[in-house]
Amino acid sequence: MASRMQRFDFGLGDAVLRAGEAGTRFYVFASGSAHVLQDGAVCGRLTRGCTVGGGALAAKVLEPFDVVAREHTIAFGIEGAEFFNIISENAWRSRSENRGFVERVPIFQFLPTWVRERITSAAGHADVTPYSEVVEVGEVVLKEGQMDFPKIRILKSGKLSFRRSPDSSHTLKSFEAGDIVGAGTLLPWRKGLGAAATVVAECRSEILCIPGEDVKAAVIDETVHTEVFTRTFMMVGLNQLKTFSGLGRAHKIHLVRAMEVKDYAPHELIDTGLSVSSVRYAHVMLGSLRSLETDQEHDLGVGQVFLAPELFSEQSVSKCCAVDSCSCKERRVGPRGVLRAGSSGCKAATLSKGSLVAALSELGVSPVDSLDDTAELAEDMLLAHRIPIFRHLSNEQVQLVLKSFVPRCYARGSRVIEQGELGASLYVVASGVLEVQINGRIVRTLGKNGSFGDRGLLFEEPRSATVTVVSDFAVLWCLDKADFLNVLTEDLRSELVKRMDLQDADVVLSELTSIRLIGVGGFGRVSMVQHKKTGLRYALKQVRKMGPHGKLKAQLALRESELLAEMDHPFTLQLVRTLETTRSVYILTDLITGGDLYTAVLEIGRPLAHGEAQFYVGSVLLALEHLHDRGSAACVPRLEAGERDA
Ligand SMILES: Nc1ncnc2c1ncn2[C@@H]1O[C@H](COP(=O)(O)OP(=O)(O)OP(=O)(O)O)[C@@H](O)[C@H]1O
Repeated sequence: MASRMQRFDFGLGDAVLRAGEAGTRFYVFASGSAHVLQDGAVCGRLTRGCTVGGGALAAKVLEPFDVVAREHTIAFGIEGAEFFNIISENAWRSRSENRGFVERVPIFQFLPTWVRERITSAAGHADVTPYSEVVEVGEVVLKEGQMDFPKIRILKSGKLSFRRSPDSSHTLKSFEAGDIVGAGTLLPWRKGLGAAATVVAECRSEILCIPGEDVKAAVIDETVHTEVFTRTFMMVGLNQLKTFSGLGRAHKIHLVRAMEVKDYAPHELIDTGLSVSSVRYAHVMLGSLRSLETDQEHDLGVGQVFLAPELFSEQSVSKCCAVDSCSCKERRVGPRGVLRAGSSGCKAATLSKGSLVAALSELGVSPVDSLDDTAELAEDMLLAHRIPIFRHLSNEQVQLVLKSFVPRCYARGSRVIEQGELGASLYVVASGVLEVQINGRIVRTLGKNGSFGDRGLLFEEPRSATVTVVSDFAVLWCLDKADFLNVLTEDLRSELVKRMDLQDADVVLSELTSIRLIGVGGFGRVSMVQHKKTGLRYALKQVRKMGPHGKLKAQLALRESELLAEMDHPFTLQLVRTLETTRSVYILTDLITGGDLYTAVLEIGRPLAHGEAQFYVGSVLLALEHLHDRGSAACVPRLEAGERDA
């Protein structure tokens, strides 16, 4: 671009750019200075190093500002068409990078897939060319009151802050990568209001700009636009409150969806504060809102939030929180009073107790005393869903289980249960590593999310193994038989029985009949075998100790079975036992009947449908997550011996 630029000289009072005219050039100032004027008023100053004219050219809109030289000024300029070609070419090159980035922008998750695709492929759109802008520390990105170009700016890297004025040291809010800058100016009901404060670069930052004749029309239709930006704004409100910080993004999106957005006339009563189902949360989107307490009044402006801290209880205490301030001013005041629109009316998003409870219970979280506890419960729920033996349980049942669990901490060497003793509790490993021994022989190890003791819950029989803590300490969740039986579903029972059968580590080679060969790997042969008495079928891998590299192969086979012994997940191979003779090492595992995924994909003979790919990738991820939880990266899940039958 620099090589195509020419020198232009401007004298005092010369117009560099004129508002309302089609842009002709993009300039970089080399010396001197100029004023940026909006409706005759100075709204910015350009000096050496500043650029001007690019935004309107890229967005193909008329110049929004007059730019007038204040002294003799030298600028280097490039013709509009050439400038446009260069940035389009550049945009094309960084298209895939931008695509990936836009996909990750949190607010776009409110968009339907087709709209997201339109935005991410905007580079190919005739009128829209996303481009990156780099701003240096201290540079003003958006000025208070400035009417923005019709463009979406998304912070790609660096940090920006929202301040009352460029010189003010008080930061109202910081923008991190992925945040939309000046989203307020895009809000449909704030049309014509300009930016609410000034946005300044805190360090060198890169901003992705998606311009357009009219972004709303070119990229998103009006309905989607309203929906997206309204929800984004509502999300910003929730995000500013510590109370909601424990909730995951999906939970917050759900809450946003449950909110009611309404316009209120001046002084209109929003809530009397007397009703039990009264408004627990209100976010001012336009105008102002007045909360009248017995002893004082609070006016809340745009972006500020009213929050009743005892969200679910009937106690009426209120807390006002200014969301446009970094340090939330949280005050508790007397009995909660009336909530009214301010003197010019308001638009507000509200959540009543009823909608809050309904939204959370849809997520499987029943109300507890405070949202902090609710958030904790939600987190436990998510964890509980990762525990394999609970995967058949409904949200309500998981909640029941969570309420009945007693967490206990055990030190290294503690014997949690002992072979032969009677016991009726189920244990889930929250952290730590434990060793399972039968008749003094280690049969498997257990780690996070593993469980044991289920046999005692289902059958009145002595413990079949001894379980000892081998890490520094272990935290276990203990569940009593009575509580467990409350949630025992048929699916769970058959899953547990199947697992117990597989864990019957007393199987010996002479009890197995070979049915057929399944496959040959790098180290050995795998056959389908059947237990003569129980009829159960297994896979038996035989690795010979004789022949070339026999010793090494046997060592690797033993290592493989050690790793398998640490796994306990429906999507990883379940080890039954390892057997050794003078000639071979045998690894007995459960039999996977679905075939291997690679062959399955070849057999399907076409690209996988979205749902199929989602299923396979999802299954693989769950298996990898389990390996990660167990701290193992060396074991391959059932990728090949497919999870098709899972
Ligand atoms: N538990 C099982 N259930 C069903 N089929 C299995 C099972 N284990 C292995 N197989 C089949 O047997 C084949 C050989 O398995 P094996 O574990 O010996 O080797 P591999 O995993 O293919 O390769 P490597 O020898 O490098 O580990 C596999 O490709 C798979 O199709």
